[in-house]
Amino acid sequence: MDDQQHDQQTSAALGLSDDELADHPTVFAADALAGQVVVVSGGAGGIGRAIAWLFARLGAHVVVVGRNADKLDALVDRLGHRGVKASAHVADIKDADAVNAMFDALWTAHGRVDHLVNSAGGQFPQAAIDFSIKGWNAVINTNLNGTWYMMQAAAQRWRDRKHQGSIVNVVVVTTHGLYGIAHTIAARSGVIGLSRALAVEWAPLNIRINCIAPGAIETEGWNVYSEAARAAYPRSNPMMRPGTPWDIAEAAVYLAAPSGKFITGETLTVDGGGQHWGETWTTGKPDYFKGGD
Ligand SMILES: CCCCCCCCC/C=C/C(=O)SCCNC(=O)CCNC(=O)[C@H](O)C(C)(C)COP(=O)(O)OP(=O)(O)OC[C@H]1O[C@@H](n2cnc3c(N)ncnc32)[C@H](O)[C@@H]1OP(=O)(O)O
Ligand SMILES: NC(=O)C1=CN([C@@H]2O[C@H](COP(=O)(O)OP(=O)(O)OC[C@H]3O[C@@H](n4cnc5c(N)ncnc54)[C@H](OP(=O)(O)O)[C@@H]3O)[C@@H](O)[C@H]2O)C=CC1
Repeated sequence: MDDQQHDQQTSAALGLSDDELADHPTVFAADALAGQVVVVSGGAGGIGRAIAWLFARLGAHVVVVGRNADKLDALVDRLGHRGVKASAHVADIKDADAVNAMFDALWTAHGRVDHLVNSAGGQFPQAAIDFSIKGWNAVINTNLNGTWYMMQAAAQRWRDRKHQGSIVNVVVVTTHGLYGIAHTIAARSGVIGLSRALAVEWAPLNIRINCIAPGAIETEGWNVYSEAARAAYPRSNPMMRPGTPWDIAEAAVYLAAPSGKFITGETLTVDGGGQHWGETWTTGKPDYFKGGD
C-alpha cells in the first residue's frame, strides 16, 4: 500500500453502541445523581453519548447538545426507551447567543442545572505548516471559544441563583507533541489553563472545573483519520489497546459527582499510560521519524 492509499479515510462503525452503553457495568450507585440535571455538549458523539448514558443511568436528567438534530433526537429516543430521562437541544457552541438562550431555556424548563460536560469538539489532522487561516480559526473557535461560551453561560446562572455547579471539559493530551493536531493542542492548552484559573476565581461561587485528557478512545470521531493511522492507535500506550468511551464517562462522573468534591483545576489523563510510552501519528509516521524502524 503506498502513502496515498494509506491516507484514504474509510468510514467504520467504531466505539460502543447504545445497546452496549445501556447495559455496560458501572462502579457507581444507581441513584448517585438522582434529581440532578446535566448538560452534555457533543452529547450524541462517541464520548458524549457514553457520558449521556452513564449520567442518565445514575438518575440525572441529561440534556444532549449538538448541531445535528436527527442524531440528538435518535439518542434521546433510545434513552427514553430505557426509561431514563433525557432531552435534546440543538445549538452550535461557537454561537454565544445560542448558548446563552439555551441555558435560559434549560433553567426555565428544569429549575436547575447541576453539571456541564463539554465534550463537543474536534479537529482535522494536517501538518501545521499547511493550516489555512479558516481551518485554524474553525478549530480554535470550536474547542477554545465554544467551550468558554458554555462555561461562562453556565457559571453566570449559577452565580445569579447561588447554585453550586461543576464543569468537566474533555480535552486532549497536551504534554506530547502530537503530530498533525497542533491547532487542537493550542486550543486545548487554552482550555486547561482557563480551567486552572477559573478553579480559583470561581471557587467562591462553589463552582468546580476539571478537565479529562483522553488518549486514544475508539469512537466514530476516528473516521476523520486514515485507516492506517487508526490501526496504529493501539500502539499509542503501553496497554497496546484503545480506551473506550465508558472509560471517559466514568472519569466524568467521578469528577462531577461528590466523589470529586475536593478536586478542582485538575486535568485527569485517561490514556492507558500513553503519556509515558507510545507513539501517535495522526497523519501517518513521517519518513524523518522512521530512522531505525
Ligand atoms: C499521548 C496520547 C495519545 C493520544 C492519541 C490521540 C489520538 C487522536 C487525538 C484526537 C482524537 C479526536 O479528537 S477523535 C475525533 C473527534 N471528532 C472530530 O475531530 C470531528 C471532526 N471535525 C470537526 O468536528 C469539525 O470539522 C471541526 C474541525 C472542529 C470544525 O468544524 P466546523 O463545522 O466549524 O468547520 P468545517 O466547516 O468542518 O471546516 C472549516 C474549515 O476548516 C478547515 N478544514 C476542515 N476540515 C479539513 C480537512 N480535512 N483538511 C483541511 N482543512 C480542513 C477548512 O479550512 C474548512 O473550510 P472549508 O475548506 O471552506 O470547508
Ligand atoms: N476519541 C478520541 O480518541 C479522543 C477524543 N478527544 C476529544 O473528545 C471529545 C469528544 O470526542 P468524540 O466523541 O470521539 O468525537 P465525535 O466526533 O464522535 O463527537 C464530537 C461531537 O461534538 C459535536 N460538535 C462538534 N462541533 C460542535 C459545535 N460547534 N457545536 C456543538 N456541537 C459540536 C458533534 O456533534 P454535531 O455534529 O451534532 O454538532 C459531535 O457529535 C472531542 O473534543 C475530541 O476531540 C480527545 C482525545 C482523544
